[in-house]
Amino acid sequence: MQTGIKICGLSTPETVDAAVAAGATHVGFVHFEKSPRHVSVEQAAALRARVPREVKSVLLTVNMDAVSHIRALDAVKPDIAQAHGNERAEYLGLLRKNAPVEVWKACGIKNAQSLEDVKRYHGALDLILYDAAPGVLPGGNGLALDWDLLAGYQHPVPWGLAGGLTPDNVGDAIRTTRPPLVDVSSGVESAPGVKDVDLIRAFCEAVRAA
Ligand SMILES: O=C(O)c1ccccc1N[C@@H]1O[C@H](COP(=O)(O)O)[C@@H](O)[C@H]1O
Repeated sequence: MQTGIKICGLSTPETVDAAVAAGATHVGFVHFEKSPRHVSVEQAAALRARVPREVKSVLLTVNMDAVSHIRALDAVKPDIAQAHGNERAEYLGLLRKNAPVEVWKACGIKNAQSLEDVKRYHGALDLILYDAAPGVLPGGNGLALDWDLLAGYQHPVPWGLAGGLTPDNVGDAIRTTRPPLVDVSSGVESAPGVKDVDLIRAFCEAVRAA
């Protein structure tokens, strides 16, 4: 099956359109003020409105209070809420109950124990996104996890691979881990927060070629 492609941290109409044209299956907007990719709820709603129905949109947040989060989801109307902080399973359950979205949880993977630790989220989410352990930011640091940890792993829930992916390494990542979905942000940028349409295209081509 073709690997899904999520291009995250988009903040301009041009790069949203470029990601869609390049064949992304998902596009993501980061609503987290400390990020160089931060967009306001209003900006995210305007960008989301450009996304055709066949492409899924994702609103990424970090440790937001539940009431503000549900309000933001109501305003932006993404298909998916991606929680990328230390949110607990109960929080994810609350989102699922109160917003008509899929709920994804990003988890930093340091070692085999990390894969055991994320089992606490099973039953509370629709997809788990494996990322590198947090760096300066909780994600979007361009850091890769050890893909060998995922090689041959029997995943109990739907999952995706994030962290440090680029047009140059995504083929190796796919061959090693066989992910249903890959997620990239800083690997398709010319500077932090500045998406590069040529890199977006190259990334999508590399995924399809893998
Ligand atoms: O992109 C950000 O600034 C960000 C901030 C806070 C949490 C997550 C963030 N990004 C997400 O992290 C993964 C991996 O990103 P990268 O490809 O290593 O740069 C991805 O889901 C980003 O959207």
